[in-house]
Amino acid sequence: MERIEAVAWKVVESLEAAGFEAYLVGGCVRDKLLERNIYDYDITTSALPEEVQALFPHTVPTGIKHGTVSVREEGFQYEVTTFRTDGEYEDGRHPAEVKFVRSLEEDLARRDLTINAMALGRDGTLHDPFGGQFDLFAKRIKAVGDPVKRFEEDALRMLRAIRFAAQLQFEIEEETLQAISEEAFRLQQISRERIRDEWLKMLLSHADTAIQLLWETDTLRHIFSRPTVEPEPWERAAAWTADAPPDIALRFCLVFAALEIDEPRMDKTLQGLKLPSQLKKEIRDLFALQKTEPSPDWPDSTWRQLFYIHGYETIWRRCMMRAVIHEPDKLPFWREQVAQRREQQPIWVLSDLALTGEDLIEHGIAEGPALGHWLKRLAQAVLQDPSHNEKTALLQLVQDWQANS
Ligand SMILES: Nc1ccn([C@@H]2O[C@H](COP(=O)(O)OP(=O)(O)OP(=O)(O)O)[C@@H](O)[C@H]2O)c(=O)n1
Repeated sequence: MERIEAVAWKVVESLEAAGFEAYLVGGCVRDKLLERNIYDYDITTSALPEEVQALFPHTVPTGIKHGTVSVREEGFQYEVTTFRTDGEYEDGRHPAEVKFVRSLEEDLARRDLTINAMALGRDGTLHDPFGGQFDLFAKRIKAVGDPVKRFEEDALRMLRAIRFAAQLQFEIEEETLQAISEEAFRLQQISRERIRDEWLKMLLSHADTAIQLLWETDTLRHIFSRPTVEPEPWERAAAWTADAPPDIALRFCLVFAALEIDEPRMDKTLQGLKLPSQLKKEIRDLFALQKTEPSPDWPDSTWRQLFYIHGYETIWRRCMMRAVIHEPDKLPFWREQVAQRREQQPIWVLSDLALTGEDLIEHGIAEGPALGHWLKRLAQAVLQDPSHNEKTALLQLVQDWQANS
């Protein structure tokens, strides 16, 4: 057993020793049954938040009003939540009113999906009042109880259902799917950050399944803030992302390309989704290269220039994009091409030159803006002919240029 799980059981044991009920619950139980990697262990308990705080030396009041205390033990952190029911979600993030309840079963009843509504006791007993294990084996995503009620409590659950269907390659049960179509409008109340997090997870999993389900239930409009009228662009987006390696910037751009989205619209979508700035930059860099179609006939110097200007990652993504759109079976060919060119790249930035500004000063070039000008010209010379990238050869070049100017 992994250490993180062994320590989780120690936390459960301490709660029990103090006279409370405690269980592992939710995603960790689901993933344990599926034999998937587990990163987060959540614990549900009859102890009230202040009782949890009194019991453990290192706690953080993560969401005390909602019954959650984070317990730190041996370098790991666990969310320990008091048995509760959910009221309506206020801003989509926290329930406006939470009622602590007495039994584990009531707590499980407020959870989103049957596969997420199981608890595991220290004695190995699986508490599964809603048939979560059965649904796991049947590969079925099903809301606990009345799906409409679950989605009213928290509309994000609709995207979670689709995300789990995509990640696990499960089917969404009919009534649950129907409820998603009917209640999709509620996603308007959900914060962009929460929608973003789900969309990123979908995009990195079987994105084609996710896009297909989002299309079917008409929930896409809430991610891309535009009406989803025709099916063809979305079918293209699904097909392309299915063939693409799981790289977020690449998959984003494939969706934009499939929808034939222009730059202002792309920008609006990125802003709307509140993506991290590094990811936004990666997407914009790749988007800007849409019209540069990689060709197996590019001369070596074109590769060198493009690597130098746009960086390795963006060029690699652009080649993947070409392969996925036009010839998915050629992906290994492009991988090989790019890897080979990368090996041969003489310089990526000015400081890769075999000579510095100081070297130039030492050889009598005046300090000031002219230095930068010479360095940039040298970089261009090296990108044309990498054999120049040697100190004496570079100095010679500058001297020749000076003599001719
Ligand atoms: N909108 C939500 C979010 C969570 N949960 C419950 O809280 C548990 C923990 O939620 P979270 O950690 O967000 O997700 P996981 O199910 O653990 O899955 P993942 O980590 O893949 O998101 C879920 O299993 C589910 O029982 C819920 O009922 N409704």
